[in-house]
Amino acid sequence: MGVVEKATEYHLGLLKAKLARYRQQLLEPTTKSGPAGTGFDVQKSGDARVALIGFPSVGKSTLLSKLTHTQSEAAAYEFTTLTAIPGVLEYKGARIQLLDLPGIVEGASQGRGRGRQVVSTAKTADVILIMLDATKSDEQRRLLEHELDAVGIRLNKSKPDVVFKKRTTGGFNSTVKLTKTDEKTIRTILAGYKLHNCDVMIREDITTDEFIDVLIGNRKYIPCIYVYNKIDSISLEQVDKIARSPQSLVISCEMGLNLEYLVSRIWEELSMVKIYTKKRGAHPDLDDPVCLRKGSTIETVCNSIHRSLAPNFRYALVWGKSSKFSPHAQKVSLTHAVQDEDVVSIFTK
Ligand SMILES: Nc1nc2c(ncn2[C@@H]2O[C@H](COP(=O)(O)OP(=O)(O)OP(=O)(O)O)[C@@H](O)[C@H]2O)c(=O)[nH]1
Ligand SMILES: [K+]
Ligand SMILES: [Mg+2]
Repeated sequence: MGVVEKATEYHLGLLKAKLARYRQQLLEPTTKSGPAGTGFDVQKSGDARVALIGFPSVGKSTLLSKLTHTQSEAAAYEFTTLTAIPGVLEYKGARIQLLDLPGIVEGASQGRGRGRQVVSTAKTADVILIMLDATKSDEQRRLLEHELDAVGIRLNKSKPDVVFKKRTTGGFNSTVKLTKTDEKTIRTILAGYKLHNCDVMIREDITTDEFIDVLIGNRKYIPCIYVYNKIDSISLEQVDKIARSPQSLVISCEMGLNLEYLVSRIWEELSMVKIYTKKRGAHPDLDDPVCLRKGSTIETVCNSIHRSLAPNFRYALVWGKSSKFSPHAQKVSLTHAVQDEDVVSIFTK
């Protein structure tokens, strides 16, 4: 960065930090007043949740009805769906909750239509499907991304590798060369948040915006697939072009085209692991695995079996990839991270 860029980056950084804090207060008022920031009241169920986000009449309800046993009304007029409709997608032994949502319009995050409820519900999803009408312009995609971004959803990004610790000193540490922001900008932003005595450790070349995201803290980093529907109505050249762009996939709900591939892509994005449980002296139960997100621990395994298990937990035995004595079992505690196809025995008090 040159001198002028540096100065601009610095002032803009401070301004954005202030704006981010202001927006945050707007979105999540500390007093429980009104529906701001709350989603639809649908119980999470199954092993994961996938949300369908899109403009009206792109075919969200048609898709839900094709992939699950739930019928969600579909029609040629806009805003056919007025609330969240859950369906269950069964795949490889997992039960995935698919949520059909009302269409959103520009300004949704500011509260237009049911927009705020829809985008808040999206925040609870493990994977977001941004559904688009392939016959329409790609401007719709940019608008949707903007609405999700405005409520703190970061699509297809991982959390920036920055660590904070509240301390009495004000340490600053960066293990990489910062080319998009600098120490002065970061320190001034911290001061603006009255965080004078905090240690910051930055382990990747982040932007000022990414730093603000980490500071605000409640950003959601969610994988997303762009699903272009109605390819029965566009040219083969167009189909070819869309299908080749990153994270994008083409389907026709009406003609049932490419839906199986969509489901397999959802599964990949969910990055689920299957855990087999085993009772003492018995063979592992291979018919009814516990399906969890990657990175889950023994505690998650306990909670997905029964809520009484974790409070009465003594220890667990694991066989498989996560056992350090594989092929033999390892005795582990609740915090042990499991891996795909592990076998677990839980021992309680
Ligand atoms: N040509 C074509 N039309 C489709 C396809 N899938 C859905 N449609 C039509 O698109 C229209 C809207 O479908 P819906 O499923 O109601 O769309 P939605 O996104 O749920 O709409 P809202 O609930 O109003 O937001 C209906 O007339 C469907 O028949 C498709 O693959 N090709
Ligand atoms: K519709
Ligand atoms: Mg609908």
